[in-house]
Amino acid sequence: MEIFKYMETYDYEQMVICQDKQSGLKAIIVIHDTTLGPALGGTRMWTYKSEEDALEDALRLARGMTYKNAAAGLNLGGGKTVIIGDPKKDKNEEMFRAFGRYIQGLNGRYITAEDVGTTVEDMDIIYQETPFVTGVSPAFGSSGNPSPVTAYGVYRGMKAAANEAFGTDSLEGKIIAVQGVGHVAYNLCRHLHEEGAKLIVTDINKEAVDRVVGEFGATAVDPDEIYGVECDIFAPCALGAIINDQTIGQIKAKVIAGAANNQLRETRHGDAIHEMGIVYAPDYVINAGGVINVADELNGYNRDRAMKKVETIYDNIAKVIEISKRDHIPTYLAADRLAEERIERMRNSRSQFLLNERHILSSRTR
Ligand SMILES: NC(=O)C1=CN([C@@H]2O[C@H](COP(=O)(O)OP(=O)(O)OC[C@H]3O[C@@H](n4cnc5c(N)ncnc54)[C@H](O)[C@@H]3O)[C@@H](O)[C@H]2O)C=CC1
Ligand SMILES: CC(C)CC(=O)C(=O)O
Repeated sequence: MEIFKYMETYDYEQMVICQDKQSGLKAIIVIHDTTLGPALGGTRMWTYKSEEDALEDALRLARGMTYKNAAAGLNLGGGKTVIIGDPKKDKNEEMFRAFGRYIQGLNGRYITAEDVGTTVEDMDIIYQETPFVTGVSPAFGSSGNPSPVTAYGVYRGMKAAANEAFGTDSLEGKIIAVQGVGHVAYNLCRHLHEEGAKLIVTDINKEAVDRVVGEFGATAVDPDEIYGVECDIFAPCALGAIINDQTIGQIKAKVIAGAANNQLRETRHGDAIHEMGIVYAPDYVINAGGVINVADELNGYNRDRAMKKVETIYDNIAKVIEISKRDHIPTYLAADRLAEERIERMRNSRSQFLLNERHILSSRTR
């Protein structure tokens, strides 16, 4: 990859490559855009096939956070970290302490949280080195694991998308195919089961599948079968790029609404599902519940206030669908428009210099 060319094309601000020999830390922090505020986005730990794959993932995820935070109405920019390694085997305390020091070195330009492969316990270790971490344990006055809140936001957004496709937002009796039943989707399945939906699930982790089959009466299928099952709604809740040339032709659902980041392999796949008449709830709009929840920590965490904001995901999905219909564009483009317009408005409204008490000059002029 030609890094500077890529960064210039999508207007990235900064990338930090972190290496700590003692702990084995190999991390890439990417800050995409801080127009709206400091970049907030989680840390993913994953066994990438190559450094190139890790870099690409970090870049795509960081940019996604800029759009997610903007569309959710947060005063935060977008960033993300990937740590190269197996979260089941390669983690140690020194690794997250070392990583925390790298975050501290960015002096608040980047704030982290959980993502795939990292946990509240990891955030607690990072917190020993820096305050620029969220999703820390409630024992520290923080919000803890964001996944149940992400799941609630996805559930609300799915109802808004269902309202468009089926003329009612009730999910009772709807057949919902869920890909990946990890931290977010387990909680999503609970909400869907409570509302009377019928679940078809898959995961590469058998234990995770057995749990939702046992607790929610879900039907299990093999990972490759999930795309083609007869269902009303498809909920991708594993990893990204699963809406692609191989899968699109198999999809029978009228709605795609799930938690996974970067669901479209390429934007043309968003055009294709739009042409097929599928109501697609853009990933970064529907899965913003977690970041909304952890962002509230920056004001002193208040669960009621955070949950009230998570409720707005229903309205945000409805708004994106409305723009899509009004402007005859796919929903992924309508969401991009919403986010980009907000960033542009805020960029312009900051055109005048004001001495801020946090600005370094203020201490010199006192
Ligand atoms: N945890 C959160 O609060 C948020 C998560 N997300 C996104 O939602 C997705 C899920 O996140 P989590 O539940 O936290 O992660 P997780 O790691 O707990 O769950 C993902 C599940 O997908 C399964 N999986 C992986 N590859 C698969 C495949 N090919 N077929 C079937 N299953 C597969 C894994 O075994 C795992 O059980 C990720 O894309 C994440 O970036 C987005 C916003 C917030
Ligand atoms: C897991 C969230 C707290 C933040 C994030 O990185 C995301 O929404 O993808």
